Amino acid sequence: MDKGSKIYVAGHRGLVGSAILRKLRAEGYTNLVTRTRQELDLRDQAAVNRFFEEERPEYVFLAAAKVGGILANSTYPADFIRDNLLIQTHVIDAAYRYGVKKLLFLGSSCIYPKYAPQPLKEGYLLTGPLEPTNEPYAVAKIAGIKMCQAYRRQYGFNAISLMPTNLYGPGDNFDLTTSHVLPALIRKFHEAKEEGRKEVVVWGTGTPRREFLHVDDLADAALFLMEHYESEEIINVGVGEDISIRELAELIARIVGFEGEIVYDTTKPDGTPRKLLDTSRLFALGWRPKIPLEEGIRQTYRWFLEHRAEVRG
Ligand SMILES: NC(=O)C1=CN([C@@H]2O[C@H](COP(=O)(O)OP(=O)(O)OC[C@H]3O[C@@H](n4cnc5c(N)ncnc54)[C@H](OP(=O)(O)O)[C@@H]3O)[C@@H](O)[C@H]2O)C=CC1
Ligand SMILES: C[C@H]1O[C@H](OP(=O)(O)OP(=O)(O)OC[C@H]2O[C@@H](n3cnc4c(=O)[nH]c(N)nc43)[C@H](O)[C@@H]2O)[C@@H](O)[C@@H](O)C1=O
Repeated sequence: MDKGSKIYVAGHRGLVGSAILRKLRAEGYTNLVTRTRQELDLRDQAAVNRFFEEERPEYVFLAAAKVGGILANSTYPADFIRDNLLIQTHVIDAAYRYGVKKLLFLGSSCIYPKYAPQPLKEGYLLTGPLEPTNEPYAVAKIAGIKMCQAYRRQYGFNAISLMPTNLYGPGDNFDLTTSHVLPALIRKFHEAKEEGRKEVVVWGTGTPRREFLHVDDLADAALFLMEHYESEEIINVGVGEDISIRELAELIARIVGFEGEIVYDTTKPDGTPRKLLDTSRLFALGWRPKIPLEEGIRQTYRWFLEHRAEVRG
């Protein structure tokens, strides 16, 4: 990519898209194309084709998707499989048809089998049953991976697929009914402290383990791989370490300054017991994450406080 290359960031107002846009701007890329969902609904194939025909972007970061935490995935499985299949099919196909030089697709660590050995190697894809709470979303993401691979094989289309671990950071979704665990706990502990409440409810048993990557590190990896990775093989993006939900809750409570009790609601699902990515393929290319978890949570909490009026949720 040259600094003047025309680059389309799909989903530029989301957690990942906004971080990629920040990173591209910081690196001096000037010819950036964006559309809000109101301007271009990516589920509308004719509109997507018109957009690519008119704009003719050279590079595409596909960060638009229907995304949510464990509750949203379980409550709206139809929306998750439909919207993701439509968005990714339309964007990947139009990118190929209208001469895009390279496209970056984002999957997720939930594409791996629920009981796969840990850490999760790229080769474990499609070796066992998926986690039921997000199976429709994961199946859509697997279809996106296969579409990128098939378009590369049959048409020579240059698409790469990244599998990020659980992400967090500025611009996250703090809506307690749809968010992921990390922003949910920041908000829950903050509001409990503000309102002088004695306890905070954390879902599940607290024993599942998750790996968390700051979204600015993900954006850094996305640019790095757009420049240095050219393969149909999927590539994991993570930090190589995980923590239990209980440890995460205690860490966030300490950062926020909540001194009450943490209560576990075991009627809520745990989801996958563990999702730690094997990042050796990425690390062998020379990339490393830079933001330690505690520092990243402190920075995200500051962002939450400064943007309280406009955060999602
Ligand atoms: N967050 C995470 O922990 C992880 C995310 N990922 C992947 O990263 C990518 C981005 O996720 P994230 O940034 O967290 O998600 P967000 O929900 O923060 O952002 C998604 C973006 O997609 C846009 N979008 C959704 N539907 C449409 C549509 N029909 N037409 C146009 N735009 C649409 C949204 O627009 P609007 O703002 O208008 O709603 C929003 O800008 C996804 O592919 C996701 O699977 C992978 C692993 C973990
Ligand atoms: C990125 C990833 O995200 C999702 O999978 P997940 O990792 O299970 O997501 P989560 O962040 O929602 O939960 C992680 C763990 O945390 C526990 N938990 C406790 N208390 C709260 C809480 O208050 N909110 C939430 N959301 N979870 C909580 C929760 O019970 C679970 O054990 C999928 O959408 C999947 O498709 C996907 O790709």
